Amino acid sequence: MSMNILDTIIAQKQKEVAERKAVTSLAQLEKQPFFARPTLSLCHFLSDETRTGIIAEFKRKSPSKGIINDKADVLAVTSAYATAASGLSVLTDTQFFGGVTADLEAARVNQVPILRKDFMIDEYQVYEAKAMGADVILLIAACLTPAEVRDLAACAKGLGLEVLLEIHNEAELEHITGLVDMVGVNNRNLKTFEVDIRTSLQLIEQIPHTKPAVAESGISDVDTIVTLQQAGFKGFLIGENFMKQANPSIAFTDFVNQLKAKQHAH
Ligand SMILES: O=C(O)c1ccccc1NCC(=O)[C@H](O)[C@H](O)COP(=O)(O)O
Repeated sequence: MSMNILDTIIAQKQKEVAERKAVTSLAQLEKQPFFARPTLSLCHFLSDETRTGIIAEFKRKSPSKGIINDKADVLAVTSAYATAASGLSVLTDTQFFGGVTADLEAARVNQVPILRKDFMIDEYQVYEAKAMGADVILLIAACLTPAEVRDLAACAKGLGLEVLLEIHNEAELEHITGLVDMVGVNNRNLKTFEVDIRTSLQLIEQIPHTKPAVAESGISDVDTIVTLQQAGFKGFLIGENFMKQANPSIAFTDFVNQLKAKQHAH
C-alpha cells in the first residue's frame, strides 16, 4: 500500500519522538523555565472583538509548496502578527516545515496565545509543548483514533494547555470530545493537498456551538474571512498568504487594515 504525506510525516514523528525521549526525560522537561508559566487562553482571545480572529502562522516551508520564506525573522514577524492576531501558530517540525523549537521560544515574548503546530502522537510532545512556552496544541483527527485524541487532550488539560482538534470531513466529527476546546476545519486535504474553503462552510453546522470553530488553510483574502465569520467561524488560521511575501509583517498589517475597512463597511 502506498504511503501518503501524512503517513510519511507520522512515521518520521515516531522515530523523532523515540530519539528525543532517549535524550531528555519528562522530569527534565518539567524543569525548563517556561514549563511553570501560566498559559494564555486562545478561546478567550478569539472572543475578544478588539482582535481579528486571525491565528497567524510562522511557516518557512511546506510539503505542498516547498520553500515559502527562508529569510523571515521569527521574532520580527511574530511581533508584528501579535499586534492584531488573536493567536500565533508556530511550526516546530523541522524536516517537512523547516521549524524548530527555538522559533516558538523566540515567539514567546509576545503576550498572545501560541499554538504549537506539529503532528502530536505521544504525550511526550505535549510535555515538550508546555516546556517550549506553548499555550495550545493541535490534535489532527486524520492521524489519531478518538481514544488517542481523548488521552492526549486529557494530558494537555492536565498541564493547563488548550486543545485545537483539527478535522477535515464529517466522519472526523466523531473525534470531538468534551476535552477539546476548539474545533478547526482544515480546508487542505492533508492527503492530496487540495484546498477548498467549502470544506469549512459544509462542516460548521455540525460543530457544537460550545466549541469555537477555526477555519484553516487556503485563506488569502478578506472577503473569505467575512464569509467564514458570517457562517459562524471565530478563528482563521493563515500561514502562506503572509509568509510568501518578502515582508510578512507588512503583508499582515495591510491585510488587517483591509479587513477592518471591510467589516466597517458591513
Ligand atoms: O501546508 C501543507 O502543505 C501541509 C501538508 C501536510 C500536512 C499539513 C500541512 N499544512 C499544515 C496546515 O494545516 C497549514 O500550515 C495551516 O492551516 C495554514 O495553511 P495556509 O494558510 O494555507 O498556509
